[in-house]
Amino acid sequence: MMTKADVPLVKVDHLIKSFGGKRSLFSKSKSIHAVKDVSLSINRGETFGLIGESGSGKTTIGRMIMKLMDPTDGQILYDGKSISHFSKKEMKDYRSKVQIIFQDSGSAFNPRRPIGKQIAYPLIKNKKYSQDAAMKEVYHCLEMVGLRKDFANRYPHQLSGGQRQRAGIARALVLHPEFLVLDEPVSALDVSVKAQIVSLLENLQKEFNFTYLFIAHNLDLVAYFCDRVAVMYKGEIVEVNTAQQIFRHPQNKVTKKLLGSILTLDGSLNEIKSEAYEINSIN
Ligand SMILES: Nc1ncnc2c1ncn2[C@@H]1O[C@H](COP(=O)(O)OP(=O)(O)OP(=O)(O)O)[C@@H](O)[C@H]1O
Repeated sequence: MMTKADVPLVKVDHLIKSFGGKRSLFSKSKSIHAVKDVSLSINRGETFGLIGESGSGKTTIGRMIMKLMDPTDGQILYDGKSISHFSKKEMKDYRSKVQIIFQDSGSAFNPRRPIGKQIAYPLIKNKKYSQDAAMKEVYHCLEMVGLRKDFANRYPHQLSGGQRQRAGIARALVLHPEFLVLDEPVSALDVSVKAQIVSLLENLQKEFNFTYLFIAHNLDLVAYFCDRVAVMYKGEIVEVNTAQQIFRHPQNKVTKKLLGSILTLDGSLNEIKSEAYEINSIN
């Protein structure tokens, strides 16, 4: 008998996304085939890496899973059910269960409002929390990401890059998600801050059994952070394997090329790893 654990949390089935190709009176714009027939499954509690050169379609897949855009064809199943067939209520739940963290999540904060109020907003607006109850939850989330309570009163420009990213993570946590799309979550940060954020994401995953889709355009953190990895090239997946296999025995020439670029990053990878371990052992 199939149990809940046997059903992948996220299943992407023959997904296609094209942009453009619209005909006007005078011309027809060229279509961009951003995602061409991609299928993948992400299991509960897994960190699934999606890597590939810039423009290979990674973010487009992440955005379709988040239902920020619709596929041209194919489907996305969440917990065994097609997200395009969700009822209004199911879609509302889904919008809480899946969250995204961008490269600079802090830039998505409104510069003119304190971050605490912004983190509290969906609780008050969608979940009908009182102001006090929402702020209590905000303080708790800030604490979980290693920010003091008083950060709630700060404006985005009063935070460092690393603190802003932590605040962005706090905002994603406030709705108690299950699945997080991490779209280059540490790319904009210094090496030591990178290590802290990666360590934070790891600890949160251990605590809440989060499932992660980790999007990156090189392999520096993937080998360390991910369980399995899919390599994309021009809208298609060219290789899927465990991170170890991808890293040690790459099969496809695209993977080998991406790995070539990590050789120069190896030093910083080791630095990131040792710092992450250090931080973990301090905590
Ligand atoms: N809204 C859009 N309209 C038109 N083209 C788009 C749109 N979004 C993405 N594209 C195109 O789709 C292709 C895939 O883009 P996508 O952002 O998914 O790549 P990526 O692998 O995430 O790249 P990067 O690593 O640089 O973020 C690119 O050619 C991009 O220009």
